Amino acid sequence: MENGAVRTAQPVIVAIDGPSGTGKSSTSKAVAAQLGLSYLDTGAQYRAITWWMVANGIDVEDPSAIAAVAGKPEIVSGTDPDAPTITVDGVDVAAPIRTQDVTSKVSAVSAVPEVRARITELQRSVAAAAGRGIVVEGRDIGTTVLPDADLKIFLTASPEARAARRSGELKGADVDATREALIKRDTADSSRKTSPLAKADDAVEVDTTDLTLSQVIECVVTLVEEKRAGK
Ligand SMILES: Nc1ncnc2c1ncn2[C@@H]1O[C@H](COP(=O)(O)OP(=O)(O)OP(=O)(O)O)[C@@H](O)[C@H]1O
Ligand SMILES: Nc1ccn([C@@H]2O[C@H](COP(=O)(O)O)[C@@H](O)[C@H]2O)c(=O)n1
Repeated sequence: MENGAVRTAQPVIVAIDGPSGTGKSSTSKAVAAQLGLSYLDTGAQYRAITWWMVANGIDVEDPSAIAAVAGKPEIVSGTDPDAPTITVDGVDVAAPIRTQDVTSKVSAVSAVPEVRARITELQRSVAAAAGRGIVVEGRDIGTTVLPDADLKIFLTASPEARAARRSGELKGADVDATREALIKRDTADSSRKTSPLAKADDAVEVDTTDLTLSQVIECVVTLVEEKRAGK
């Protein structure tokens, strides 16, 4: 480099999409922490707005009722990969958004176009504010939210592997029931009209079925480094 100039890393935008339980959150957090990037869990935002709908007595089977109030809750995401946060109207909802009740309702709420428009705008503003770059994970990041992302990854894994991972997490939950619930949510997310779960044409697909989490993280870190090096 001429005149002893120091080259600083350019901000990099990484989009990681895929079905439930493929390892998006675990991988994205670790990759962001390792590379000094911000991290955004977009599923947590859809869970947060779903939690708000339930808490305010909105019928989640009524898209027009949801659409009418979609602009009301103020959702704020903290993007430190070592300590991500999520609040709704100033209330910490990190725990309640992970309940079975919210999980079973989130696909219906996230299918409403007015909800998607609101949350997509929020996601773009978070990504634009991330000075050192960001890893954003979800279902439609590479296709809709950040179509110009520097790197797009689509994680997959067999339903059996994903159910086994989730059952382990839920301490002994029935693997077959967990598998069916994952498939049901993926089917709803893939078949909605607005911005469905889908692989972007230019995404790199990584099948994690037979990979450890460390191997997936290493693979994605390498892909980001190659992208930064212009390979
Ligand atoms: N390659 C892997 N091998 C084994 N376990 C894994 C692997 N990747 C992730 N896991 C585990 O699987 C579980 C689900 O992972 P994670 O929450 O990251 O998936 P996700 O794609 O973000 O899921 P969701 O979309 O439902 O939020 C976690 O317990 C995680 O530790
Ligand atoms: N970009 C996204 C991200 C998530 N969703 C919806 O939220 C649900 C919960 O996501 P998790 O990653 O926390 O499991 C998911 O099932 C989708 O309905 C979305 O639509 N778009």
